[in-house]
Amino acid sequence: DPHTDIETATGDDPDLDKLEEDTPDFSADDRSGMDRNWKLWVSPSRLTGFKLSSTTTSLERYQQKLADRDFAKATAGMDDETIFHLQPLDCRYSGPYRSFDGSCNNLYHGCWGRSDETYGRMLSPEFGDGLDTPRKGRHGNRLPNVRLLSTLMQGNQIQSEKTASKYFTDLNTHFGQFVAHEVSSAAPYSDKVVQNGKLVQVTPPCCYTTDKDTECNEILVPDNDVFYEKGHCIELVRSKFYNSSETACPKNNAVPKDVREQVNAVTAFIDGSLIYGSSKFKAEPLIDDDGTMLIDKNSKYIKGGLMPRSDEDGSCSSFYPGCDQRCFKAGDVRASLTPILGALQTMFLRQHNIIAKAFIARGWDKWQTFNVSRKIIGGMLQVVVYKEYLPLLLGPLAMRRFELSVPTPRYVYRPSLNPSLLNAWATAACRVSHSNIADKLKREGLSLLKCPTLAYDINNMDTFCKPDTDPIRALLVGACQQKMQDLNTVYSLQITRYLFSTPYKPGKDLRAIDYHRARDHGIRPYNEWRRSCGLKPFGSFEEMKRASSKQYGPLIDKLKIAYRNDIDNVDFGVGAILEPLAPGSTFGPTITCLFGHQFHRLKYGDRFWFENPKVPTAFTPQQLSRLQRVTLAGLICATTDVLRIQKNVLLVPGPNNPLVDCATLVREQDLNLASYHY
Ligand code: HEM
Repeated sequence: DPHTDIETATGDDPDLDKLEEDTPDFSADDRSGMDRNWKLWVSPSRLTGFKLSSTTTSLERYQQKLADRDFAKATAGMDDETIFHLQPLDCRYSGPYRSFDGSCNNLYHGCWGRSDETYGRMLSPEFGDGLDTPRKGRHGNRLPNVRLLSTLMQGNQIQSEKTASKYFTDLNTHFGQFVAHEVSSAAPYSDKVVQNGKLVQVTPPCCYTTDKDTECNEILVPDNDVFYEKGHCIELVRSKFYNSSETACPKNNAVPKDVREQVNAVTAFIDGSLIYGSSKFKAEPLIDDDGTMLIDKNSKYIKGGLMPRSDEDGSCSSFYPGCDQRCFKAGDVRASLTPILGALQTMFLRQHNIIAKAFIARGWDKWQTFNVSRKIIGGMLQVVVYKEYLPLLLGPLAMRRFELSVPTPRYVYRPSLNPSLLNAWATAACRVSHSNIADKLKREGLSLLKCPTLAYDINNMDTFCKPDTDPIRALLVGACQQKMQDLNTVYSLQITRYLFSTPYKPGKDLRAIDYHRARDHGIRPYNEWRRSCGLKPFGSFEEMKRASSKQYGPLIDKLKIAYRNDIDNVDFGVGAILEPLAPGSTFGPTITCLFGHQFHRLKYGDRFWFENPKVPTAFTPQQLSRLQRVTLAGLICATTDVLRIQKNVLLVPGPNNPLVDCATLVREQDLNLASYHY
């Protein structure tokens, strides 16, 4: 039944909240009563200390599964990381800090929110064959080609100053992407093959081949396309899906056994996983011997340094001669996708190191320094997301309705909520923000005319090639000086024609890919999401037209033809972006609703939420009040040598948002690190 009660589809466990009431409060300033074991300073990948009194642990759930197979035989030839995923999770001895992979955040369901596990769902999936193939469309009506839809949506409009936002800066766009990467990464399907004697993962080619992999999902461009040549094909494979021989965890949804579920390669929690990595295998090589995060040795002359480079990922380039063209080595594989994304990653990494150095000066050892610094960074991230970013994005009504505001009057963690990331949010709702992307990334002190196009900047490392001045500052301040593009049907051609282009081949269309990806993941059509958000589904395209803003009338007429007049087939991304904005929100009501549910879960389903007093390492009330003063402007000031910046960097400067002195801002946002003693 598509209209399953939301709480059932996501695999929540309603009985657990009662248990939480008995958990002691650890937020008192006096920690003398704290169990000595909690003070053990070890890597978060070692389980230690905390003893759960309840017997309902995930261990018992998975032990049977493992007992049922011959472990040595089942794991023969597997790499360490995969074998690690097959170990049973015993949360009775989980540590006082977040694990790297998010396991045992929920002590009763240790798998919830962990990396490499399935996405959660609010509505059961709709696959073409009911189990596995991409969504096909109902009533025998085939769905329109996604590239056709993308060109219909664009019409003959192009981006300009007129389509730019009046209020928001471009930092809003890129911080949005940063947050998206913090919580979600659907890896593409890849095949293990031996190349030059080494086992490597490769994505199979799909276009122009007769021997196609079954996981191929390429986009065939219709003839008479406005841009691509006749017969053009856009490479795409389906997303990696759940395989019970790779994990001891069950799926996060109550779906029948053979139904395909996609896997989230990163932890769902807002925990800084894109800085630190979503497994101990990724995290530990990023940490230096003193508990700071490693920086590139060659960048030490720049204040705060740059991120180290990766020897593994070959997707980056550089067009300048003599430049290191390797991608950044960071907690997230996408850290070099755009230079500004790399800059945001670097900003948090530098902030980690600033905090860590204060602890090192007090004689703390590696893991004490690392654990407490990481905990503070995770808290800062939650503060800027919920206090600065979401209120502007969703508006006061949604903030109230979904109880997202920070500080929270009385925060109560809810172990009943499955925090696993919602497939529809990551695959459809959040991606409409691709509409916010501008043609260029502005750099401080460089006119927009002189800045490269976005397509040039993508995966390109030129910006970081032996710079004289700090490129992180230039990028962050530049984003605060440029306007964001408003959310609408006008996308930058940089991403709908030139994404990943080279001088020799045209690029991809990200909007077409987004629609295709949603079908790949079995995301239900738009009307069903309206219904589950308490809105009336549209009975016809005419009804949709009446409810939409006037400018979209001619477009909706075209969509009606493309969808063969079947309103129930309209893809989420197509319909939801046409809605008039919900009061106070930058999105229509359906997208606002999905953001609300998603961020509600990430707040109340996270045991290590920064305001939760019931974890052994809880912040004290005094530490909390300091932490809540942190802003993005303060972070930019603290981590670069910029002197003045607008107070709210997500909004353009003006009389209500004046430029302020960085020295003052940094002083006001002092965390009083001396108050941290465990
Ligand atoms: C700045 C330039 C950006 C580029 C070049 C870019 C590019 C991409 C690409 C190539 C994908 C994967 C598409 C696929 O194969 O399915 C993707 C996914 C995604 N993007 Fe973007 N994006 C950008 C900005 C943003 C922004 C601003 C947001 C949100 C505010 C965002 C949110 C997402 C989300 C949620 C996904 C899905 C992630 C996942 O679950 O794997 N992106 N983007």
